[in-house]
Amino acid sequence: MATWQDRPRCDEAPSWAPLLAHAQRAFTGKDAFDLRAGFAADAQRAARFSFEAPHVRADLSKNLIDAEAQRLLTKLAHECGLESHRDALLAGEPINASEQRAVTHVAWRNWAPATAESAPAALYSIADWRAQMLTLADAVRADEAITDVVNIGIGGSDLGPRMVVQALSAAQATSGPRVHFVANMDGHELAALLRQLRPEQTLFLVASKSFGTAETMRNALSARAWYQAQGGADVARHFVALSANPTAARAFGIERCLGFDEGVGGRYSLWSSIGLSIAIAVGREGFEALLAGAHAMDRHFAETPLARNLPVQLALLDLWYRNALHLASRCVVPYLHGLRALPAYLQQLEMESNGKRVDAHGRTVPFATAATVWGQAGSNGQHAFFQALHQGSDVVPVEFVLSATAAHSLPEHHRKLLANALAQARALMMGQPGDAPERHFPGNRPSTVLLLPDQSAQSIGALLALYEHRTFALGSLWGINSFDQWGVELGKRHAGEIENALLSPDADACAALDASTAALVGWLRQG
Ligand SMILES: O=P(O)(O)OC[C@H]1O[C@H](O)[C@H](O)[C@@H](O)[C@@H]1O
Repeated sequence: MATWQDRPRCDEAPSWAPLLAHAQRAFTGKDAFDLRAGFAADAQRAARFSFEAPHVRADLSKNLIDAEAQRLLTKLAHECGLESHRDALLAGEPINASEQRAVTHVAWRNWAPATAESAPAALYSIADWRAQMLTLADAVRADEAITDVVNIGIGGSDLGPRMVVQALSAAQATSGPRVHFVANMDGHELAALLRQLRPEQTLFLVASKSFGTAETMRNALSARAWYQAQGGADVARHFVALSANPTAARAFGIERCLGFDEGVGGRYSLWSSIGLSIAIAVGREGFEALLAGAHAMDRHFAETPLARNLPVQLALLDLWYRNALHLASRCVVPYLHGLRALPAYLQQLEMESNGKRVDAHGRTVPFATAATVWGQAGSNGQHAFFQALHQGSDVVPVEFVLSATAAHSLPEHHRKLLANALAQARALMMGQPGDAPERHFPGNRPSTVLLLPDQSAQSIGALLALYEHRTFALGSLWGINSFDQWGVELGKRHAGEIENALLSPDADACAALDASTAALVGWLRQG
């Protein structure tokens, strides 16, 4: 069995060639696998491809996959040493090699490393950091003078907390202050919000792991300038930093900083102090329930054999579609208004984690990596892009995310919503012969259903941990380090150079730019 350091990449494993050969033989050409025939031939198909994990049931049976593909994929995962890599992640070993550090987001949901010696020192501070965060959340919720909380952050310091607050406030009446989010460098977002706020009633949370991200620093400076211009005189009370870099937060002028360790990647950080906005919105119990749901999924990932392990089986399906059937995108449709931000959250989680063309050893990989993830809430999407899903020229696997129950008191809505989701999945698969070509639905189009029992904090926590582990497992099979993101750096460097060119009255300021960028800067200077 390969150790996590020297495990083979998927294309080096013995089952890789048979897997691709099986795809070629059974899933292409005129006798290619057909879902309708697959169900007709196998009475057990729905059960065979259904999985149970904490708070999530998954029906993978309407996917373009058969028992042999599933067998080869699971064998491939064993051959690639996925279990030892997973165990290294959970033990707090330094698996993020390019940044020479452990990956600690699981420890933030009470995962205790197997051996104390293998745990990085940061793990022992987590309980303290969390206690501070929950105490502050309690205090803010109890403080009647604070009516509005604004989380200023971007990327992982925005998407996860924003989505969870939306999801949990859609499902339960919250009693704390209103919680807002500002991410964009575009001043319209902040300016529109500030118009609704009163400085003495507002608490700003400046959320940034690095405390150096351009958008967040710009928004925080403008928020502070607004606060002071409105007569606010107590920056120390009205601004809190959430950061792994408290020195930079203090240098910025924010004394109160809730910390966390560098091992928490930005897109994995909602469980850490970055989640303060969530704890303020749903309270201590709600936040702890979120962690408990994620922890239950962590246990499932750690303990369930690969053949029944839901994050692993989803990752294998992703690999099958991307590398064996060459499908370039996946559509995610949450039939949950509260989870309408899920596609945007997954774009960062999956495409920033696995959108890489070299493996962890620096070798260019000879296969495709992260698919494009896209989508929007159902049923809205039915009236937009579902036309292309049913009749377009590309086959796009669709992921339906549903909740069995709703927290509102409009039962007819929920029944119709669920019926629509199941109807779309069924229609994609069944298709329909048309009396005219434009009325013909080819069918045999794949989909997955992920079903939550409810929209509780536990269920949302479990769902997000499921996606995190799926992303890690897929990156692991591809031999990729899913925890760095060097690809975002180059654009940031150019932005500084171009801002200088925009500012400078001197024509030479564009001399170092390419002709297209220089011309665009010229137009912008003219207004
Ligand atoms: O939390 P911060 O340090 O401000 O980073 C915010 C975001 O920006 C970076 O450029 C990365 O691409 C993201 O992974 C990160 O979540």
